[in-house]
Amino acid sequence: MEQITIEDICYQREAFLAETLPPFAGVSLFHRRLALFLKEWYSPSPLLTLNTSGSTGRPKTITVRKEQMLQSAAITCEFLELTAGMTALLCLPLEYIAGKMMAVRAIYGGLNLLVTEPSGYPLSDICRQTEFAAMVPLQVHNSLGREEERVRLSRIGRLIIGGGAVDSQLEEALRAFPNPIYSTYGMTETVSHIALRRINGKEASDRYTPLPGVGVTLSETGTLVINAPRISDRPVITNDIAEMGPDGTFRILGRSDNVINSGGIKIQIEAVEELLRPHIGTAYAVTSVPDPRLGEAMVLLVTSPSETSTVKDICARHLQRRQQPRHIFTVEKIPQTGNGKTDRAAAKKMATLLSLSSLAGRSAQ
Ligand SMILES: O=C(O)CCC(=O)c1ccccc1C(=O)O
Repeated sequence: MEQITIEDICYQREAFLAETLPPFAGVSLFHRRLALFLKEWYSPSPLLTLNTSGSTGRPKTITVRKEQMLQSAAITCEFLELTAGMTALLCLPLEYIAGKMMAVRAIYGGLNLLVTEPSGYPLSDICRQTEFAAMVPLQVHNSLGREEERVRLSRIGRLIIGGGAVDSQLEEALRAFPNPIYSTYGMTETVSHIALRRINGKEASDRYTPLPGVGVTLSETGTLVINAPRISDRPVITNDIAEMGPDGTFRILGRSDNVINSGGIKIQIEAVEELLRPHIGTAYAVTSVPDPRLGEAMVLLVTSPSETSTVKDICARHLQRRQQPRHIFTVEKIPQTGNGKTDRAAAKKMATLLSLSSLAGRSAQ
């Protein structure tokens, strides 16, 4: 635990406590960022401050014990059978937990950390065999589109995909890959994943299995509660609506703040979007507007230049009656947060403004 191997060179803790950073910090800005994280890691403080990405609310910082991060690394290394000397690819930003944990796993497991600037194409410069990598869905999606990178992807010993849902099309594209690929479930508060689900091979499942030592239950409102004493002193109450099986596995249905209550019927936004994904080629989002009769009315925002009538047809064909949008609005683009997810609050605001102006338009006619 007192050393880390980066690109075949082993650095002792002391190397990060000296006034000047070790030489690898000069390779790139990202290498420098890694050296600065390790300086913080090897500092005497037992605590570390983490940033949450803010995809589900305001970004905030939380404080965890370094020991909890080591415990998380231990669980991952054990489960994925990562052992000393194996290579692990760091291609995620070090600002967030996922990148930091790759470094901590390298420290804990004695892994040889390969470092590449986080980008949409993380495998473009990686010729070496890697035994372990963590990526976000977009990085995997992009890599699949370039033959050489697709081959490299298929040779990664174990690939974990996190930071967002793996949609059914990406899952399908990975189905026949020979190497074990997992979708992860976790968050900053649980210092990265606490459950995994295989997306290819015989063990493929749409249900997450909690890692050893992790227990999950449902809150009164149906959201997932995580008990992982090695990682968090208190149970972590999430905003994710889940369905739990008797064997302790679970499925995530969507976020509790993404439920539309329309005339007493609850519509999970993510579920509707997933049903439409194979049929709408351009960007779109499901949201809602206040409705005097229903409470909320479901809205579909589409960027498609095609007739809304075709979109309406698609909905009629592929969604249940209760899931039909009340309004379909064509928009120039779907509002997004920094990390490429739909900005739900902005989408709702956009829909509300559009519905007000369409109402005004109608009454003026
Ligand atoms: O959503 C979060 O903040 C956690 C994301 C995360 O941990 C992650 C993100 C990308 C790839 C792998 C992982 C992981 O579970 O380790």
